[in-house]
Amino acid sequence: MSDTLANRIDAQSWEQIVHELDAQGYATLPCLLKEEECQELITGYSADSLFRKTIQMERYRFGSGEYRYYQAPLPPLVQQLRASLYPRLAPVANHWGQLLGHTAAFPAALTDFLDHCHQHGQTRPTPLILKYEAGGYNCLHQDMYGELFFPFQVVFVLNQQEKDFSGGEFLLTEQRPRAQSRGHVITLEQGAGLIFPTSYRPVAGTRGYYKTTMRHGVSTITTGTRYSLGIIFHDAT
Ligand SMILES: O=C(O)CCC(=O)C(=O)O
Ligand SMILES: [Fe+2]
Repeated sequence: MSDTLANRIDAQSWEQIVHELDAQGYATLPCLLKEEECQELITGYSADSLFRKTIQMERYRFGSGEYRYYQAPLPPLVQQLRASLYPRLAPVANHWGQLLGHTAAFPAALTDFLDHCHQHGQTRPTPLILKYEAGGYNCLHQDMYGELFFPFQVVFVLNQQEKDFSGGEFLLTEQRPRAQSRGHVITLEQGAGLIFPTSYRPVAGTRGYYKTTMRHGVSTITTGTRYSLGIIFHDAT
């Protein structure tokens, strides 16, 4: 099997990943991106023609740092990640939807889901690359961008904790109805990905499943510069 990104995604332990998603809401993809692929994405950060919009996070009080949304056509690595991860996650998304009594199902292929987004006026690509310098952070948030949203997203850390930056852990909080929030701190190796819920996850209760509200963010980067790549599957209005 040739070493394409699609093949590397296929070679992941998907049974285990789905089990972790069901059990805890998130799962890691160990070192999926090679160091040179991470470097290619980081180098691309300064190529203005790749992006449709740049956000200074302070301006919106989203945190401190900068991120850039890719424009169509997405760079090959970003497109391959989005198109190959989606079909693995759509069945899990549909299972979660069933547990919560949703009637609509997500199509098996990304192109069909994006057609659906486009018909709803959500036409702008959402994959993004983020850059935080020392002192930077990302406030707890959700990435919905419209009425239609896919319940999972994936983030990749592109450089190396303790070598290129310190601090900057990924944060995930889970709020059960009428209860206090639980926090998870997740550190990712360079090139590793994390699949996590965009907005909620189903949890088994005494009378069926209920929804918990999930938010994510990044703790303060204490030294260096941290880059990450966010793969969001729904397009934006
Ligand atoms: O920088 C990170 O690890 C988090 C980025 C983020 O908020 C996202 O991918 O949606
Ligand atoms: Fe986000």
